Amino acid sequence: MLTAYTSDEIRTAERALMALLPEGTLMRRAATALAVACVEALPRVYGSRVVLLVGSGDNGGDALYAGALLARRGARVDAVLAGKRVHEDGLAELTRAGGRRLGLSQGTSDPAVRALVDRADVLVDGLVGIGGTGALREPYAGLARLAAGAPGVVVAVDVPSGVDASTGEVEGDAVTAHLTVTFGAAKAGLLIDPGASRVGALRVAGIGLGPYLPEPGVVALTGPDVAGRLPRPGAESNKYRRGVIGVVAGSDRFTGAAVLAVAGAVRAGAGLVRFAGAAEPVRQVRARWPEAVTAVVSPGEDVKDVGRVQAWVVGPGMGTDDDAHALAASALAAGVPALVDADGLTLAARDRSLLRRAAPTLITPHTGELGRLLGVPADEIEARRLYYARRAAAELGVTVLLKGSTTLVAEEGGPVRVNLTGTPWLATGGTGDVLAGIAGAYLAGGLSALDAASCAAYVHGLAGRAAAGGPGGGEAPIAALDIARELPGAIRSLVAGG
Ligand SMILES: NC(=O)C1=CN([C@@H]2O[C@H](COP(=O)(O)OP(=O)(O)OC[C@H]3O[C@@H](n4cnc5c(N)ncnc54)[C@H](OP(=O)(O)O)[C@@H]3O)[C@@H](O)[C@H]2O)[C@@H](O)CC1
Ligand SMILES: Nc1ncnc2c1ncn2[C@@H]1O[C@H](COP(=O)(O)OP(=O)(O)O)[C@@H](O)[C@H]1O
Ligand SMILES: [K+]
Repeated sequence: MLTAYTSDEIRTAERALMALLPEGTLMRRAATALAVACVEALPRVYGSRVVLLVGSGDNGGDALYAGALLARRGARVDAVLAGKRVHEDGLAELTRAGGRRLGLSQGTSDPAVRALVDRADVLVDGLVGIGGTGALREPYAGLARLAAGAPGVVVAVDVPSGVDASTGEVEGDAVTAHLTVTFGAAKAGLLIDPGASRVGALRVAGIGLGPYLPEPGVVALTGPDVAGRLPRPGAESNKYRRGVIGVVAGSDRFTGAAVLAVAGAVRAGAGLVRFAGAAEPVRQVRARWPEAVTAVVSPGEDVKDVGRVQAWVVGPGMGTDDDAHALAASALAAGVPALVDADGLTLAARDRSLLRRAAPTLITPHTGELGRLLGVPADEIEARRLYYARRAAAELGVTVLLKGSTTLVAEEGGPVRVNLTGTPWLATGGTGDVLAGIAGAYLAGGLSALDAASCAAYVHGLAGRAAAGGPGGGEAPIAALDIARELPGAIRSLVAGG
């Protein structure tokens, strides 16, 4: 499990460790790791051009010490000093090593600064790290804009400047790095968009903080974590013991969502899929998935007549009228775990009592659906994903899987799980319906809502990458059903440790 922390948690651990070490030890460890990363980013160090963007704090200090190490290896190193203050010892070290400095008396439009940035093989962003607060101020913001056009490799020190290290929020300009070398432990904001998109490749450089870190507020499951949690059939399994999932989805107008949710459930390994809906989606599900047991539910009928299930998935494409409300309510009245998605969430936004259940409830909104549930604009949720995922879990008393460029799973009282698989090619109609089917199958298979949601997001992301062209994530359009098709292969390689 990858663990990630807020700036304050890192600082507390840092203080405890620093009290035991000679002064400057941690900064030297950090600078060495940073210099090594720069060396690896360069075809050769001798004669290369390294430009340091140096802020007033210790983040700038790291950059200066790393610059000194590179200068001693024969790089031409220039430090652009952005703050009114500078880490004096770091600057003295760089000067001793033959590095040069440039002030910003003429501002960031100074042609000399632009020329340096344009010719840099490596541009080191040491403007602000975990000490940053709010939007970048000038001249830092101007330097971040200049870095955006830099032709060289941009290496962020600890955090891309302008990204909130604790949350991933980005208020104004921010550096977009090719590589971020972060010290001691991952910061939560490096894993969560919009900040995560600025990080590039992430390297966590150990400096000895481990024993002093608290319980993390944010974690990410790795492949082995997921493989160890997935429900798998044993010798004594039968289809009922493996988990019967009930799916209430689709309507005479929207039939595809029903087919896609059932596809996710079948391919994720449900023991049996029971589908309940209107006549047309039932016809389509039967045609596409003969494995599913189907039942036409007429308005006013109770869904429990469909047969026993261990978990319900309620919502994709089911519509939002009174009949849909009655159908959703009858499924959610069951005392088994339930997943509520799509139209089910629109119904719940109008009638929150649908989510007040004794059995575990997992909701799987995108930012628009969560916005409707909380009465907050979707773009506000996109800007502050971590905050709103936590708030929704606390306010609604359910497990929340918030979809989008970063998928988060939140439950009150525990760490938020960030999903690290996936590809932007998943942003296409119907992929969320497949995800609902996968997570529902895992709920029916006996996983907790937290594990069902985070394992489903992980395998959905792996299958999405495979559909887009390869395990590392190719670049090709995908259709939602492709994800279902790729699921067995993705799960096979995950379980095999591939
Ligand atoms: N943790 C560890 O284990 C280790 C940590 N280490 C390193 O120390 C770093 C933390 O250093 P830090 O505490 O000095 O803060 P830092 O990030 O340099 O920024 C502070 C200054 O930035 C400024 N500033 C702030 N916001 C701003 C804004 N929006 N826009 C513009 N300016 C802004 C503000 O300056 P002021 O405005 O007051 O002049 C403030 O004083 C950490 O990230 C890591 O790199 C390693 O060396 C060793 C191991
Ligand atoms: N930019 C993105 N990067 C990665 N994954 C994304 C992105 N946008 C959407 N997704 C994923 O695609 C799926 C879309 O689900 P959803 O919005 O419910 O679509 P639909 O309702 O059409 O099925 C979710 O799993 C979501 O996390
Ligand atoms: K930085």
